[in-house]
Amino acid sequence: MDRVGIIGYGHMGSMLVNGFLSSGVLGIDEIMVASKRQESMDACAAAWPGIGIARTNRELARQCRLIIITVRPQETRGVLNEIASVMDGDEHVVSLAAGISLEDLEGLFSGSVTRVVPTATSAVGQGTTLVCHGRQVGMLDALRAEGLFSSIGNVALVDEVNLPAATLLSSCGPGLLAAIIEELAGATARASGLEAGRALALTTEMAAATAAYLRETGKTPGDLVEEVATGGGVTEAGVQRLRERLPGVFDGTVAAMLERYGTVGK
Ligand SMILES: NC(=O)c1ccc[n+]([C@@H]2O[C@H](COP(=O)([O-])OP(=O)(O)OC[C@H]3O[C@@H](n4cnc5c(N)ncnc54)[C@H](OP(=O)(O)O)[C@@H]3O)[C@@H](O)[C@H]2O)c1
Ligand code: PRO
Repeated sequence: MDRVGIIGYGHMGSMLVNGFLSSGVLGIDEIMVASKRQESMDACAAAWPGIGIARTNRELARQCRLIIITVRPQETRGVLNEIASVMDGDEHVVSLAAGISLEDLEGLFSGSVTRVVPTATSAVGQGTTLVCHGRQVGMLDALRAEGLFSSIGNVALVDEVNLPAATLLSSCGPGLLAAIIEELAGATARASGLEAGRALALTTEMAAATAAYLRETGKTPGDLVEEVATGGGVTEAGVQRLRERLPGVFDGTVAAMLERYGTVGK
């Protein structure tokens, strides 16, 4: 009854199973998985021999006290509705779904509910998982959930009102930055003849080094621009062009994402 159940074995579900088991925060007999397609469950069983696979979400809910739902937002209400009938109210449900509020979740399940937003980069132990507990979550349950997620990176407690903006940065952010890296490398390769794979490798290493430099020195991005952009030099020409165009691009990007956040679970 005290196993951790993970419903959904997609990008997030598999990342959490791998992270919790690889870090040792859970043993193989302390975790159970259920997913929709047999192929997903077979993949999980092949990756982690001996792991508990439930045939149905209800079977999982009957055997686990902490239940982490990693299905898409539009599927989350259905799954919670399905398992609520076999739960006794003592369980702690953790939902990863973007855009589904604690109020919505608590309307479907009367026990403890927490919203959690991991990030794909947790797969390499980097990045921040956002955590927002509902009012009914007791201290022990809160600490247990936070302890689990801290095994795959940083954990930050966030008020629900700030969850959309924080999600956009910490969880959608890797996707945005990856798209920027792709464009910068691609444009450089197109303009210069530098081999595309080489350009991407150099750009990826540069992005990691830039983040490490800002994090370790505590300098602002503006400080670094000033250090790199020699007066009248090459970087200055590029930064000037970006500063003319990027505010509009990013205002539009953020607006589109926040608008989608408001409808994604409907
Ligand atoms: N991707 C991210 O970086 C990220 C970050 C933070 C939060 N999230 C949130 O995490 C959730 C999952 O995102 P994802 O990217 O991992 O999506 P995904 O790759 O599409 O995974 C969703 C999984 O849910 C499973 N599923 C669907 N209906 C089900 C049901 N009725 N019962 C059991 N399993 C079912 C599917 O299983 P089958 O494969 O068996 O069909 C699928 O593998 C979303 O709510 C998203 O908002 C995602
Ligand atoms: N991935 C999910 C999405 O794009 C939520 C945060 C990151 O909808």
